[in-house]
Amino acid sequence: MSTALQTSTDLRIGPYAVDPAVVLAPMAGITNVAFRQLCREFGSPTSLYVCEMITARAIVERDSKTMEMITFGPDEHPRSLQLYGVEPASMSEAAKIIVGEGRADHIDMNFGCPVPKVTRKGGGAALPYKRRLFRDIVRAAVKAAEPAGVPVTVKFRIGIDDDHHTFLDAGRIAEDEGARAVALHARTAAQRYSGQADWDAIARLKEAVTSIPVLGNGDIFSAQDALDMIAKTGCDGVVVGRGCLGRPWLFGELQAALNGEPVPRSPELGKVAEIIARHGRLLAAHLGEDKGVRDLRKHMAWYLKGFPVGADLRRSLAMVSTLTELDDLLGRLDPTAETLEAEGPRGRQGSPAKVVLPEGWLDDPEDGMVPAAEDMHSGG
Ligand SMILES: Cc1cc2nc3c(=O)[nH]c(=O)nc-3n(C[C@H](O)[C@H](O)[C@H](O)COP(=O)(O)O)c2cc1C
Repeated sequence: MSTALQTSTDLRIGPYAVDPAVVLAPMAGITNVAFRQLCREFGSPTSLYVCEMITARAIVERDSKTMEMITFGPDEHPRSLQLYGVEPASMSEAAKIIVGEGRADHIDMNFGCPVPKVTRKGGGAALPYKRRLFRDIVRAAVKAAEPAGVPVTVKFRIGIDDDHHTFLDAGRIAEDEGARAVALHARTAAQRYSGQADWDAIARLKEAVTSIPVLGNGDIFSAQDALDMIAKTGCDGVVVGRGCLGRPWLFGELQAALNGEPVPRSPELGKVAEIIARHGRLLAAHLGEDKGVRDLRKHMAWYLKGFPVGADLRRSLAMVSTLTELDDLLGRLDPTAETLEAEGPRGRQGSPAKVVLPEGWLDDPEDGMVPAAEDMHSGG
């Protein structure tokens, strides 16, 4: 049993006992069915691997591309789906469609997106500032999903900026409304991905929210980071985003550390090449070879980061078109080369930016005005 599970708050999802100690963060454009399977092959089968975010309105409108994104592997359980919505009615309807059609076992709600296109309309990380609206949306999702045995969890940031923190209210409201866990990305929207995550906020949320698991998110790049976050904050689990980009084996390292076992050494380039080939095949199986190999391209720089690979070969791999070509190029890598960077990409540098909000948004934290629109295609 993992150390993090020795809390009073483990998470059950339908018939599945879930160990919330390690969670793959939802990442738009990344955590599709192939990437989730790859991470699961390294990590624990009882961890939670969350899919790419899906927009509630697009489900309600039965947008065909969106419906296709709701794809899970035949043995993938629990099927964990993240929803983005800005008003209770469409959130409720989308949740009803998902549970009514048996399309997922778990719904996570995304209130963390900081991009101006989204916050400008009061969505994403801007939304929890409007306490009543936030409560209504969470309530709508829980009411639609819980009776069918589909638990709802809620993910949010610290707040809009340093003057407008919302996470403690958001956590208490989510708990009150029947969410089964909350996850805090310990940055403000103004920070986007810059600077360091503020793990003290996770500790404060853990003190405020006592009846459901509190998951910490932000800057887990190594097994030691996970142990440190759990020790410093008392959180019930860690949610891992950028740290596993090009490093799906991080889930094995995290599990070993949490089990108190020796953490495996980071793989040499030969092993990484095998993992890239496996990732390519999983993508091809799910998306078709052309689309799948194209999708793999974006992962290439992450996989090769820190390894001594010539510029030409690196470029060819980033433009690979077929599985045969992939195998040929991977065969040219030096299998014994070691990475100079034992850890994944650390947070981007940069300073907080002003968050673009609807006119008058900050005037009244209670007012439940519904944001204008729900178009959103990038993540949190
Ligand atoms: C490429 C990318 C896409 C993301 N997409 C989503 C998303 O769809 N939903 C969401 O809640 N968060 C999304 N996030 C935020 C992550 O889930 C996570 O909160 C954030 O990266 C902080 O964790 P980390 O420090 O471990 O990366 C995304 C992050 C990245 C880097």
